[in-house]
Amino acid sequence: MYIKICGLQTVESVAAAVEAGANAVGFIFAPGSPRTITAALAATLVSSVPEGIETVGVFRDQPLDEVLATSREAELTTVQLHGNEPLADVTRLHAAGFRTLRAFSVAAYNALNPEDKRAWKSERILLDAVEPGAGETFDSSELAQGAPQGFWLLAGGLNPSNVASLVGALHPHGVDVSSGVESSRGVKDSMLIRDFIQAARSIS
Ligand SMILES: O=C(O)c1ccccc1NCC(=O)[C@H](O)[C@H](O)COP(=O)(O)O
Repeated sequence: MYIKICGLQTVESVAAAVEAGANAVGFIFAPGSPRTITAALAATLVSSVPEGIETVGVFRDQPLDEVLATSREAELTTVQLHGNEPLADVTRLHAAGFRTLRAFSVAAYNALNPEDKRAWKSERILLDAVEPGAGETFDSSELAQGAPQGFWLLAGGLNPSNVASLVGALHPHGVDVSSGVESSRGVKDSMLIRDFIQAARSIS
């Protein structure tokens, strides 16, 4: 079970995620979020992350040159695209040496035609609610058309109480959380991070 803890802003919350066994820590660069941080702060946080744990920058419909510049400055391993970015952007990021995650709302993923679904098949996909980072769950019956065939992460309103049952029902390769490990919007809680990771791993 691959676990990403997203929207981190402090050395303490990064340490809590790393010590609890997260596979990836995420930093928000999309503007307008209470979790948005600068590349300079991200670089400081990334420097505290041991090798082998992915450091993920989250962007939404930002120019690719800006995504690349920020990701290089922060020394990220991975770029998560959370808007309407085309596969060509993912290909350019791979060519620049970054791993990627491409987020879709379940509705947007379902709306892809079979050819597009095949094209995305070899990429790592994150399925989320419509409004990212809002702690909203999506109706899992929306996945009736089928989950992605390759590696995919479940996100959207996960928390320590619901993650095990949703993983048991939907069988993602991993999970991603932000609001569900916060004591108030944008403020991470180390205890909730530990509880979440323990619960997510309890059935895997
Ligand atoms: O977290 C944000 O504020 C955010 C803003 C803009 C684009 C993406 C954002 N978050 C992306 C994530 O990967 C979240 O962890 C994911 O949407 C799940 O969030 P939540 O439902 O709050 O657990």
